[in-house]
Amino acid sequence: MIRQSLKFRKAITGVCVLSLVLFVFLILNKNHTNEDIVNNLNIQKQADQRFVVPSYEENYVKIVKMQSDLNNQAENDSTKKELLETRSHIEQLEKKIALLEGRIPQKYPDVTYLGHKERKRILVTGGAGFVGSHLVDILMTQGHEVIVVDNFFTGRKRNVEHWFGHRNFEMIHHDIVNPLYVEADEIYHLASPASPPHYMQNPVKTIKTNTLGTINMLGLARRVGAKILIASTSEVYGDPMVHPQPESYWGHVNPIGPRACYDEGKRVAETLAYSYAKQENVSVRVARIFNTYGPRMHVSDGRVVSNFIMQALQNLTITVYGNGKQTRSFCYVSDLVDGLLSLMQSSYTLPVNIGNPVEHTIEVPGCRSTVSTSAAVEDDPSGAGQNIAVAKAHLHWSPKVTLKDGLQRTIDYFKEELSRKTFYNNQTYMDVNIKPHK
Ligand SMILES: O=c1ccn([C@@H]2O[C@H](COP(=O)(O)OP(=O)(O)O[C@H]3OC[C@@H](O)[C@H](O)[C@H]3O)[C@@H](O)[C@H]2O)c(=O)[nH]1
Repeated sequence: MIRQSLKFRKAITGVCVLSLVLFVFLILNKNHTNEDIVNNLNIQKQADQRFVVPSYEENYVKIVKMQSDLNNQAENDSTKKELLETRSHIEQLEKKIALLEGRIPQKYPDVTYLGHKERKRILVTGGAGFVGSHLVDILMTQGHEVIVVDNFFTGRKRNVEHWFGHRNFEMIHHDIVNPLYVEADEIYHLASPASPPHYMQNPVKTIKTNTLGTINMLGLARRVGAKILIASTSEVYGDPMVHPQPESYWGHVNPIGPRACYDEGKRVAETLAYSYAKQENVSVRVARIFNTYGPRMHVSDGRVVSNFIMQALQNLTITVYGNGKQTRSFCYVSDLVDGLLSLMQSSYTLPVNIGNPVEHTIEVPGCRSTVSTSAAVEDDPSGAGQNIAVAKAHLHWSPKVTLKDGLQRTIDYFKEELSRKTFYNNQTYMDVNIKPHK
């Protein structure tokens, strides 16, 4: 009985131990499975997140965002392009401004200050031409207000551009064949082509300029009470029968020859001047200008001095028209301008010869260049050498520059003209050398 009870107890104890071991095993096994499940769930979640199918709204938002990104990108590109274009445009404008600023003188030639009582308003017709521009320089440096009127047939802006922007300077592009309404105290009426090939190129226009143009200027002088100086010419003497010619000589002009448009045009201009003086009480001065030369002559002026210099500088044949025995006197431009200023200020009202009295033949003996002679030009005056007794007596004027000095200055000028490579590379106006007037 006791033995049976012991066996029963052992069996019960064994069952209990086995149950305990099983229980522990189960518990351990259960914990392990939970961790795996959690891990598996996480992996699954991640996978789900990776392969999640977006909703329609999400897709729409995404597409809109992409489009806006693309638009922004395109806008950025076009803005960049516009910026580049604007930058290059600005660069071009800056270059232009620099160029234009270069053409506006920073510093003008010295100008005397005149009070309002002494300062005159002076109109110069043909003021951008060879003679006119030198006259303008002197009037400006004297401190007057100068109005230049030019149709630029033979005149050039370049001749007066060193005054552009100056408060005393004004330029009007105008053909004096049409009336002009400005205020002026004095008028220097120089507008007309003066070189034979130029004035013969359009003879009707030359006559109009010297007749209608002169009437317009005399009318203006009458209206505003201005004193007027008419630029006449030695050509009013035509092919003269008297040498040298005094002002009292009436001349020898072919009224229907090739030069008549100029010769007769200027004769009528003189007649008009004295008619306005007599009838309308206009204060007139008449200068009979002889051959003049100097800087600012056009390279294709066509007169003998510019032709010979240009031909010699370029090793071209010197063209002597006729036998070269005809004579001329040559006045340097600054002397002529002094003569015109003196005449305007004087009280002498009859015509005055202004030129250099020393006569020279046109032939060029001993010239190193090839010289060609040709038939004489029709109606070419055989001689033009003036008597300047009137100018000496009434204006106390006589020319000062020798032919040698004047020619040297003119040769230097033409050399510079020939060396010009482009339109802008000769910006010499900053150092324009203006001869001070006495
Ligand atoms: O290449 C040339 C040019 C001109 N000549 C001659 O040189 C002489 C002077 O002729 P220019 O052309 O210089 O001038 P002109 O004397 O004929 O007229 C000038 O005179 C006075 C001014 O007032 C006038 O405006 C201008 O016409 C003329 O005999 C002419 O035939 C040449 O032998 N070769």
